Amino acid sequence: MSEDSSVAPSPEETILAVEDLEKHFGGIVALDGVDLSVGSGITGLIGPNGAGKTTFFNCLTGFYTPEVGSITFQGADITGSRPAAVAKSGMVRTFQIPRELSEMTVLENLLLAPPDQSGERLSGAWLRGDAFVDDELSVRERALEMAEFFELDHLLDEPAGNLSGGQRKLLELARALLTDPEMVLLDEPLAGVNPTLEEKILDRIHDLEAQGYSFLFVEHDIEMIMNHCDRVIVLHRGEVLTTGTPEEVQTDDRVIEAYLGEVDV
Ligand SMILES: Nc1ncnc2c1ncn2[C@@H]1O[C@H](COP(=O)(O)OP(=O)(O)OP(=O)(O)O)[C@@H](O)[C@H]1O
Repeated sequence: MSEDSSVAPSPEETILAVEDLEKHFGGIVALDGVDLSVGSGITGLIGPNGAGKTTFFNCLTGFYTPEVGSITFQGADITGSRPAAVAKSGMVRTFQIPRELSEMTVLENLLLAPPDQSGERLSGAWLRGDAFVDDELSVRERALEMAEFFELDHLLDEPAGNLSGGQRKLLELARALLTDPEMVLLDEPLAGVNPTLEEKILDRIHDLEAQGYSFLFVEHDIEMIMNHCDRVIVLHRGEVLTTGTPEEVQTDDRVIEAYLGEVDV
């Protein structure tokens, strides 16, 4: 964890900047002017039920369009961009493996992950020159490397649907990383994962952090947030209640009050 994690990232260090974000569902105000910035490392996003965490992720990744406010990622305004454009800009989220892909093997899932392979583009189907062959080879190499990194290499021929919950989370993370992101958004990466695999997932996240990837994740497991995040952002009723180091947030009276009746902070 970085030493100066108590301070918000400086403008130069900011990767993701969100200003005055608002999202309503009819009369419900899900996001009520969210202002925050995220730098490198591991940032946790917490908040009691209904605080707006999922809505916020959906706005960031283009699944919802905010009515007000802006989202700037690596200096580019991505407010209202479509999900594919957001992913292309370098911000990806992990997704549950859909049913169709559950029937495919782990290797096939990994090979299908990177966007913009020549073979996937219309022109690639008939422009099968050397570039196409190189592309195919490097995609396969990267998929195999990724499988090894996540210790899924003994499961390459296994249908994804046969994996345990934790192995599936690793595959989801591997698929997200194959798109070459700068920042990975994780929605409850440890939900339903057994302790052994939980440790493996966290180890991998720290390894990737050391390689320069940034993570923003929502997790209800407060202990995990406190032990593994450099910085924590607390949402409450659609607004940022506070941000700080895990220690600062854990002892903040406003956070304790917001969580009263929810979990022990
Ligand atoms: N599609 C929707 N239609 C109507 N209201 C919604 C919708 N999505 C979210 N909301 C409302 O917006 C508010 C924020 O919900 P959101 O799911 O973003 O919170 P959350 O922090 O992710 O909660 P949880 O921790 O329980 O998942 C809640 O009041 C919720 O009921």
